[in-house]
Amino acid sequence: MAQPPAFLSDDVVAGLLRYDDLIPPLEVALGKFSRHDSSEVAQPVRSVVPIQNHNGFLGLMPAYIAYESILCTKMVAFYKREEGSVLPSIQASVLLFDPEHGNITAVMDGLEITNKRTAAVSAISAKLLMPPQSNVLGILGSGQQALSHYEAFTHLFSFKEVRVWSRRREMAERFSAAVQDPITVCSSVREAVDGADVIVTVTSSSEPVLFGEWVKPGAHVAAVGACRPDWRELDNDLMREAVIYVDSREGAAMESGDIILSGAKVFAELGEIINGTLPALCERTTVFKSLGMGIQDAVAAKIVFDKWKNKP
Ligand SMILES: NC(=O)C1=CN([C@@H]2O[C@H](COP(=O)(O)OP(=O)(O)OC[C@H]3O[C@@H](n4cnc5c(N)ncnc54)[C@H](O)[C@@H]3O)[C@@H](O)[C@H]2O)C=CC1
Ligand SMILES: O=C([O-])C1=[NH+]CCC1
Repeated sequence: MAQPPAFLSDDVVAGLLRYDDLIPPLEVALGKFSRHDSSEVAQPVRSVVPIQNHNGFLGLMPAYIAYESILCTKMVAFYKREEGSVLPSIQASVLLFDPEHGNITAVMDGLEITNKRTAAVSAISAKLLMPPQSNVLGILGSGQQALSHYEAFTHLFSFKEVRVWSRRREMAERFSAAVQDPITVCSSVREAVDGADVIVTVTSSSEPVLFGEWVKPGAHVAAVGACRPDWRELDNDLMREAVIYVDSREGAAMESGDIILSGAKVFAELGEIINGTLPALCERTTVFKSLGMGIQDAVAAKIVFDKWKNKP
């Protein structure tokens, strides 16, 4: 008889998930994913159901990582909220299964998993693609992903200056007050990205917020929002001039408005750089278009569950 599933709340998950533990297995998983060998990794593109009456979407993100024996699915509801709304933009739950029997071993809150694994993958993109001397980081947006990206990027890299811009300046000021080190609050996107070596776009915008003419040649952009085929964060100039990297070519072709609507060509998946089958062109302006994948949640959930099980 199978044990009943463990229920892990948001604070338990948050306490157990660290970037240093996440990044190495995420790199391995991205590489294996890009080999397209279903005996190692099986992950379809996310199924998405529109929640028409509430301006939202429910995404189902199953994944099987055979080489680590992880069977997992995330269910994520994401919404386009009005400015000032007190309702959350994202809620998520992750189910871990015993792959041999099919029973659920753990049900865990998925928000912190989503926040940290997304920031960890963006940090991997920066590690591979940012210019060698990267001094200035610009963050566009001041929500959940902005915070996890700030944490991951400042943990892994040594920027001389970090800037933040948000649609309402007071939100950027609140963000600045919440983080440990000094951060420059900017009044415009242009000010936040002027001369920046690395730019992270983490907004819920459906229109471009970042324009190619403002981006320093050779900069690296991790573009995390705009995860619907008709949503944009980046303009056509940037999409067409930059070398475009993605987490999944298949996912990008179905879900990324920045890629579909600009007609930009995808150069490589991050996993292809990791496998050495395509190069990291860090001397060029690069965009990593992130959409999020089930294998990323699966890797994170396994780390959390193993740590929780082995806690004294
Ligand atoms: N690529 C991936 O794996 C993931 C992507 N996302 C996406 O990342 C984005 C941010 O997510 P969270 O930080 O969780 O949301 P959040 O609600 O915590 O923050 C959203 C931010 O976007 C800003 N914003 C909203 N509308 C805007 C507009 N029209 N122009 C400029 N800024 C605007 C808000 O002021 C806020 O700073 C969302 O689009 C979300 O769907 C979220 C999770 C994973
Ligand atoms: O990968 C993910 O969890 C999501 N991507 C876009 C919204 C949520």
